[in-house]
Amino acid sequence: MKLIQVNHYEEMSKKAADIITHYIKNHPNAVLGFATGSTPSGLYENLIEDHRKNGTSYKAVRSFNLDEYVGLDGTHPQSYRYFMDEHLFNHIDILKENTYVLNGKAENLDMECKRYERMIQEAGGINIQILGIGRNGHIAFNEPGTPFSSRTHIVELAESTRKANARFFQSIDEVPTHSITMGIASIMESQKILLLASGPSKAEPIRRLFTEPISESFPASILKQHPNVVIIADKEALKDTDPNLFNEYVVKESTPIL
Ligand SMILES: N[C@@H]1[C@@H](O)[C@H](O)[C@@H](COP(=O)(O)O)O[C@@H]1O
Repeated sequence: MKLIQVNHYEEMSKKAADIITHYIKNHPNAVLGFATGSTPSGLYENLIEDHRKNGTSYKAVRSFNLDEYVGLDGTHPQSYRYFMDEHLFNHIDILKENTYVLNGKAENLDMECKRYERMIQEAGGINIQILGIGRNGHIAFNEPGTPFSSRTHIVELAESTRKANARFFQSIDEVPTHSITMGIASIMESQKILLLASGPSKAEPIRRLFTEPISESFPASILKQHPNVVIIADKEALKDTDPNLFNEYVVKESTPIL
């Protein structure tokens, strides 16, 4: 793992965008893995701004998203398809048909999981996967206890995750109980992983990432086994971690880092 320390959310978002745009310039056919949530929104704003100012093109880029709520279709404002359209896809020149988001309304969800895995394989795998981290260490919607060998699957959401995500809905009752998510093994197959963490609510999972052993009870811990992970974390996200534990991972330059 490599760690880029930044002061705040804006700096994290800008650094992440620089890494992605640098990569796309050198690999116009990149396959990107996108994430949702409040963490990557600033990254997407920066990508849009860069596209407008510098013309970085996504015409040959394909993308896969990590997860989706079961029961919400792409017209639901809290679906992750809607989020991606609104926060990124509608504002850059990526072809919509090259953006893949799991279908949470598929009639046969098991088939949908298999179809998604197949599409990722057919695309040649994901070059850079963007990740956030849940307060309990979940990645995508892989909750604590999910086998590291898991592939795309259906999950029942932890109560803590539903509570944390209730801020986007009118009330917690509206938060779906299940989601469909890339599995941990599927995520780990990405060539490169960019984990973003900002703010005090990420201080605990970031501390646990640097201090705890690799265990299925803390899903993000598996990232320590990945050969090419870059974490961009701000001061607040790092505030509870003893710098002696992460100093060895710190890198100064952000590009070309992935
Ligand atoms: N499925 C998503 C995750 O992919 C995300 O990393 C996490 C953190 O969200 P946020 O970035 O809003 O803190 O929340 C959700 O549960």
